[in-house]
Amino acid sequence: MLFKVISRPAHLASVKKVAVRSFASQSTAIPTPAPAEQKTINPKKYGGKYTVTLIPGDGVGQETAASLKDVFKAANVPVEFEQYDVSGLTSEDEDLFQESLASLRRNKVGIKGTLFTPTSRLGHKSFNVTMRKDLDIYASLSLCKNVPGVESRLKNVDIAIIRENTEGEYSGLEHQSVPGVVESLKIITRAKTERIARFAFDFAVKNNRKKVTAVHKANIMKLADGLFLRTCRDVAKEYEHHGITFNDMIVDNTAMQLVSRPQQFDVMVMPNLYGNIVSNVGAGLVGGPGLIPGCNIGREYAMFEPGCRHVGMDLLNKNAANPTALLLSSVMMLRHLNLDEYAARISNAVYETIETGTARTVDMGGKDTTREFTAAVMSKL
Ligand SMILES: NC(=O)C1=CN([C@@H]2O[C@H](COP(=O)(O)OP(=O)(O)OC[C@H]3O[C@@H](n4cnc5c(N)ncnc54)[C@H](O)[C@@H]3O)[C@@H](O)[C@H]2O)C=CC1
Ligand SMILES: O=C(O)CCC(=O)C(=O)O
Repeated sequence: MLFKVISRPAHLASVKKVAVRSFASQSTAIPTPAPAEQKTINPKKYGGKYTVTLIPGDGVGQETAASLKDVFKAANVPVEFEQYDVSGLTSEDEDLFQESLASLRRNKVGIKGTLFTPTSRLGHKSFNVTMRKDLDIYASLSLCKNVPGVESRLKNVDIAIIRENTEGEYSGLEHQSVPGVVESLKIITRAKTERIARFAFDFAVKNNRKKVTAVHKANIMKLADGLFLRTCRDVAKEYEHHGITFNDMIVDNTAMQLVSRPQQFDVMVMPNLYGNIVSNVGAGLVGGPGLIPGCNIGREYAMFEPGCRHVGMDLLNKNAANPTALLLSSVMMLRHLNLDEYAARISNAVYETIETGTARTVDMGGKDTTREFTAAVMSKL
């Protein structure tokens, strides 16, 4: 495996190839994010290795990316990273951000941490959101599932949260009509709702899930969420013959149901902001943001990232972050690249490390550092 870091002197490390064993797969715990017809077309592959864009991100980003690179190296994963150390903390990284987008356009597949977005700098657009919009990576998936070995108040939680990633409340269309009055537009379109609903149902079919719940607030936003709900209902009819049931739920009730009876949910589909909130509730149910893998999928590009997108500035350089969310996101990426055996090795090692208590970071109730946890995962590969 090779790493290439942009913005720093590039260093390349080659690794001997070893035979890959086939493991009884625990990676079925991690779904394949997109059915074959939605998989990225022609991800960049050279000399038997995929080139993947890596953007570590702010906060816990560098340390969890280091864990990812160590684990990939130990598992001899045939992936070369093109690393871009973009940061949302400075306003000078626009050029580097554009370079990272160009890299993604070339490679088609990327993996990232979360980039910080200041609330105070008005002109600074979120790099995270810009990337999703510019590359039209429209479907976000967060997987909220109990992790054996991590204490949680509620058991048997296994929810795939699918969120529209490019419109809704994140349209960025705001203006002050007169001083003291601000209008902020939420955009819902039939076309984008149809494709996210199809993505959710295809995901359910592909991953043997049985129910899709559309989350909305159509009782108040009768036009916007009304269109979202009607479109989901229409798409649901196309999937009846697959034996998938469909229901819908108002977002406020959903919040209450999630914290009292989350086992009723299987696949959930919703507009952008609700998806962010629901995946954060989901993270709280199973043990926190360090455990939730995720990805963003479009027709041409796929970007893998922890599912509830926390920056974790408070953990910067503390060697205390939990790299599980990023490692399990990389497992999704490997499945997306049809590297299932590597995916199985890494997910088995991560789950086994946590379940047996070999190592657990503080958020999982343990005492181990990021590096100790990573070493334990590597020892189990
Ligand atoms: N603040 C920002 O720039 C951004 C915020 N967001 C959104 O805002 C929400 C909240 O974000 P923030 O307030 O920045 O939360 P945050 O980054 O402060 O995280 C909340 C808590 O989770 C912990 N945490 C995060 N990642 C962890 C890890 N890998 N291991 C262990 N503990 C971890 C942090 O230490 C912190 O205590 C996110 O869910 C996201 O949707 C999204 C992108 C950027
Ligand atoms: O990029 C940001 O700062 C916010 C994005 C966000 O809320 C999200 O990723 O869900």
